[in-house]
Amino acid sequence: MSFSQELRQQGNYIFEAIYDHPFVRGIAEGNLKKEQLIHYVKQDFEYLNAYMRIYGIAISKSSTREEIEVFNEQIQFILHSEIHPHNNFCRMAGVSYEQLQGYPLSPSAHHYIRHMLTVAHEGSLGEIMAVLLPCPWTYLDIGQRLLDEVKPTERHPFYEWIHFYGSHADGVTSKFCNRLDEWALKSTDEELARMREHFMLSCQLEYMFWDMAYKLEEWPVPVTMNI
Ligand SMILES: Cc1ncc(C[n+]2csc(CCO)c2C)c(N)n1
Repeated sequence: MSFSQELRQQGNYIFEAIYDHPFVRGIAEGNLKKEQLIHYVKQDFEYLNAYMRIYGIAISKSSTREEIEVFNEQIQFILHSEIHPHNNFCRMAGVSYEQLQGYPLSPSAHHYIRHMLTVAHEGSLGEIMAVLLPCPWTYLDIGQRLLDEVKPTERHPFYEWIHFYGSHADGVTSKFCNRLDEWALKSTDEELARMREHFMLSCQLEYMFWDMAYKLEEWPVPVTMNI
């Protein structure tokens, strides 16, 4: 079994928990509250900014043009394509995308971003791919399963979101899996163990991100400045 398949199997119970999460059920049923969609987009806008910075760090640790090209392509994808699912949520919440930008991170989003940044600064390129992978992989899983379960028509409120992730997240997922598998072949047992840990923690934090949006998570003591 390939290293990425091993990771997928190890993380399977978290993929299942994510698919059963009430926010994802709310996408399927089209009954999320406006405040939940708004909270998600506010936090995800900041999350994607951090994600692009991590691609920048990955570029700085790349050794071939081919690697640089993969990360560069993904930055373009986030900048120009991932705005579509966000716009879908904004339309359903009745707000403009611009209104939801520049907010402070809530605790779980903060935790997730700091986890990725720590690995990006301290780890190898293989570790960076392991920490990034649950992001496209869990969304691909959600999108594909929702396409199959809901079979949304254009009248479904989250038709665009479901189609976007069900059909556009496979390219990045398989590219990352292939690169990670190549990397794993020449990794020590210690590095493999670190890659596993980073992957599993990112899966947990994907779950917590949905939970944060669903419960409108905030800091227990209200924040008065950006953190
Ligand atoms: C918390 C959170 N996790 C995953 C995604 C989905 N996503 C983000 S970047 C990317 C492609 C990477 O090149 C994908 C599929 C999201 N929007 N927010």
